[in-house]
Amino acid sequence: HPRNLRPPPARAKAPAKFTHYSPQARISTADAAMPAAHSLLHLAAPKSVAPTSTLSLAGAAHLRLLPSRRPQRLVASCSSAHPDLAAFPNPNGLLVAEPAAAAPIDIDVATEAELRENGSRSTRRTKLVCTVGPATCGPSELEALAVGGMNVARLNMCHGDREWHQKVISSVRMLNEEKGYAVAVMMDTEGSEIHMGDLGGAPAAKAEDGEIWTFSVRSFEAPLPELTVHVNYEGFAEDVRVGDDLLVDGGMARFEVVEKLGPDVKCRCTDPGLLLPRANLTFWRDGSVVRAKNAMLPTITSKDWLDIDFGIAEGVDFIAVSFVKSAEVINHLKSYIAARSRGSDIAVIAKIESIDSLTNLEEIIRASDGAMVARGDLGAQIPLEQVPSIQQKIVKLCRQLNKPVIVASQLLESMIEYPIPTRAEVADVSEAVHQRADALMLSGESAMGRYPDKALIVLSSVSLRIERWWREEKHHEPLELEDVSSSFSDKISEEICISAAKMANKLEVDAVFVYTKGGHMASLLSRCRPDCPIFAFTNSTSVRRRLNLQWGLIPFRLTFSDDMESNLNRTFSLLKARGMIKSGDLVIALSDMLQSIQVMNVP
Ligand SMILES: Nc1ncnc2c1ncn2[C@@H]1O[C@H](COP(=O)(O)OP(=O)(O)O)[C@@H](O)[C@H]1O
Ligand SMILES: C=C(OP(=O)(O)O)C(=O)O
Ligand SMILES: [K+]
Ligand SMILES: [Mg+2]
Repeated sequence: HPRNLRPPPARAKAPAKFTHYSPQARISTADAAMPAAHSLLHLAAPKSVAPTSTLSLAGAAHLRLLPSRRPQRLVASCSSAHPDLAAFPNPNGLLVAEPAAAAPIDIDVATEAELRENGSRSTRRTKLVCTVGPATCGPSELEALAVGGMNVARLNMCHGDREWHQKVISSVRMLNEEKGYAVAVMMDTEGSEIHMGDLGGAPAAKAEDGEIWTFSVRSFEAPLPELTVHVNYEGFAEDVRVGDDLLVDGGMARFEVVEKLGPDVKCRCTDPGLLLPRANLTFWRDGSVVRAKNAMLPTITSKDWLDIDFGIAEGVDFIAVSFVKSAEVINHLKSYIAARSRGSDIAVIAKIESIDSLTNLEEIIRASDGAMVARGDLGAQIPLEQVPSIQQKIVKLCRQLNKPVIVASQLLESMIEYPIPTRAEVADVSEAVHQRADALMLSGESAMGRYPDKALIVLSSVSLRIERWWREEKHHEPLELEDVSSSFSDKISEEICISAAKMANKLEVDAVFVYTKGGHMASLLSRCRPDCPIFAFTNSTSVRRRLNLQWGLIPFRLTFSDDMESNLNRTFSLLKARGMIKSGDLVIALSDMLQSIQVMNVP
């Protein structure tokens, strides 16, 4: 591990050549302490090396210089084939600094390691979203999640202030820029959820059977009067009626409304339980959730608009909108973003969690760039036994409409406290993978649980296992996908992707390559859920990050031309040099410039 590479004795400026003197110097990718993909080389070197240089070590290894806070140090990452780096070729070799050229191809380092270790056909197809919270907001915890396969980091604006979220976004960006990950960022709005106050600073309160509690819209100074909680929604006392059921956190504790006294609502505890700060409140009448004035609360509040401005300024990749009720709000947000973010397209994800969204489902999903089955709040708004069939319906609909879909909440809830999941949780994760959802999400498990990394490993290994089972058992569903194209040209792309996916399965190819400018052709391919992974090459880093959410796509940043022959030759040699494909692999190549299908063996 080459921390011991030393600069030559007092050599002057350029040409920046350095002899190093340590005979043991090795650039080892077999360093047990560090995964191969991010061995960092700490090179002490004079300032004559421009920070944008590319270094090469005796022609065998190419290193990319990375920003370093310590002026006396150069930090570089390997950007050429790791197999060549097994041993440094010559203990007195030359370290040559050349003026920089951008890396010819970029791929997330964790995905690259997976490709090299498992081979392309065994890479994970289901994408993983992790909610970042107090348990995972530090740079090293975030890196552990990136190593574990986090594709998207989610920030829940219900919690933490903007300064906290800004720090997390910077840390994710540092990981991407300095260490070669490609983690996308999703901001999730707070919305106008009805919830309790923060219990005057107490960590929790216990409600016992039969106790009479006061739920009040009045504000209180801490400490709160006994058996009293504040409710954040002004119209609460008007909306509820005596006899209504009041559910805390979807039923973790339950009360019955017994009396209304102006701003105070007296309730008897009927299911004892723990009340947590800012716990969600819903009220039910005759077996369904009550929609009174509360149904008029805005989906995007003034606080949310400020958060959205913050998200646009920070360049987040996705904005997930809580409690969407109609397509209008999505259209409104999309035009707001388009007017403000100058081309850096942010994808808008509709969270399906409000009872009203269920009646406008198709319209909402059509308007959005993706959807989330937000089972937490959904399960508090409709009877729980209806959630599984609605999940399946949303996943199917998203696939038909070619929108990525995330299955979220309580996938591994018990792992907030325990190092292994329950069998039932594993079955739930399997079901979501089996439904071929694009992505799975961790909430409390990664935000504040004791075992965030282990939870991510469970999602990843269950996904891999179920995906393999699916392929082995040949559960190919007949591809009865409805037409999604809006123009004849789109229709051609769609048919090409459907045919390419069929061919990929029948010929058992190792990968489908797709050269795509805006990502549309890549998502059309992903929609077909072929047996092999889809290598999606795009010029744009923001498109590349957004493709992170879609099933089976391995996004690469690559500058390519309209000449497919030269694109392919270049890609083959770049990927071969890095051990991601090998001679003889069978590949299908598509491009959205040519609308053609080519089948070939890697030379
Ligand atoms: N940014 C944050 N700061 C503090 N705690 C957080 C943060 N994000 C999430 N959490 C914690 O993780 C839990 C689960 O996250 P999530 O499911 O996103 O939120 P919620 O439970 O409010 O719907 C939250 O209830 C909260 O305790
Ligand atoms: C993902 C969800 O939203 P949040 O965590 O913001 O409540 C949910 O309700 O399931
Ligand atoms: K939220
Ligand atoms: Mg929710």
